[in-house]
Amino acid sequence: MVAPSPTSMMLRTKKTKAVGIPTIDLSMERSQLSELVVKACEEYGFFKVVNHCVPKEVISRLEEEGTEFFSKTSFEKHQAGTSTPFGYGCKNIGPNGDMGDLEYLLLHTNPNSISERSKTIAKDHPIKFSCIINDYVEAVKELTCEILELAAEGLWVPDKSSLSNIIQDVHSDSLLRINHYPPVKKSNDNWDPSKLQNNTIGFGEHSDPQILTILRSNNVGGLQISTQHGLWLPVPPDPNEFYVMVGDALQVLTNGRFVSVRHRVLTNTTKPRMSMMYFAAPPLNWWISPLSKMVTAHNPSLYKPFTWAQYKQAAYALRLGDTRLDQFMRIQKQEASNIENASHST
Ligand SMILES: C=C1C[C@]23C[C@@]1(O)CC[C@H]2[C@@]12CCC[C@@](C)(C(=O)O1)[C@H]2[C@@H]3C(=O)O
Ligand SMILES: O=C(O)CCC(=O)C(=O)O
Ligand SMILES: [Fe+2]
Repeated sequence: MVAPSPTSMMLRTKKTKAVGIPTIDLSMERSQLSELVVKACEEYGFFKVVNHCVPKEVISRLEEEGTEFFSKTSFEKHQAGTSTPFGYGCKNIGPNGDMGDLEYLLLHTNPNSISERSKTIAKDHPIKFSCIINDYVEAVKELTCEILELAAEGLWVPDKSSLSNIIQDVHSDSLLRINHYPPVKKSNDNWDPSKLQNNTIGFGEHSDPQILTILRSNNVGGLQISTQHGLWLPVPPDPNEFYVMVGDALQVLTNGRFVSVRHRVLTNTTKPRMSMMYFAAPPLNWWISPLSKMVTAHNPSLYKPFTWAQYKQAAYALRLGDTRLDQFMRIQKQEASNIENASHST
């Protein structure tokens, strides 16, 4: 019998649905919702939410600020301060030589930090700028907590706030990033249309280290997620809705039941992409280890406990695409495969 090729399988409507990105309608009934959230976090570590409670104006005001900032001259943008750790970055991602075809603003979500940064980012209207950022952060934090509570309910964790409490702490290390991917340039004299076919790496493949990432973009695509089978799925842009990504810390908290999603951005359009990510994180001194409900005799803890500061330090010592969780596994991957091989040979 000839097995169907992946392409022919994907052409069938039902199979196409099976590989589609889950969409979760937050207006649905709660018990059904919590099941869907768990399923999406297990299968993809990624889903879209619709009917969320973030007001449209909160989103559009941040988008306007982003557009205004990125349209400044390179000199003015650099005056916002370099992105090490917070401020304006151009092409360089992180401290270890990673590059992408983008520029960005990276901010800590602590209101004092936002107020300080606003003085250099939006010199002529710092108070307005801080208010817009704070309003956005508050609204997406609420959405994040709602999703984390649904996840806890769906996992039958006795305290449904056990995940949302982690990011609600006043000392939370959550970040906000606004990415701007320039369009492919068309110069009048020697514009090469074939360039449009070549994808440029906007942001290389990686997983986010935090608990959950809440992503919103303008109407320009480019984001792709990797399925657990290694297939890259393009994510259709939707300016009115949010995408949710499971980060490494949530993978640990659920003892590997949820997977942190690997994703990347490839750009090839004539329009600029702008995206805004809220990275929901614990306080630096917070210990991260699987929730007790997720550990049983048959399902022992896969990870050694670590603080968020230790994990961040490890992440920042590595390259963007590295898998950082390996060094926090109780049994290293190699050891596990040795045990597996030994059990087969006896
Ligand atoms: C290369 C890097 C950039 C990054 C820090 C790191 O060393 C590895 C993780 C990267 C990432 C991905 C998600 C958002 C981000 C702010 C984070 O916390 O981890 C970035 C870091 C960055 O851009 O500085
Ligand atoms: O810009 C995007 O759409 C995604 C960027 C991203 O993955 C990140 O900043 O961690
Ligand atoms: Fe990311």
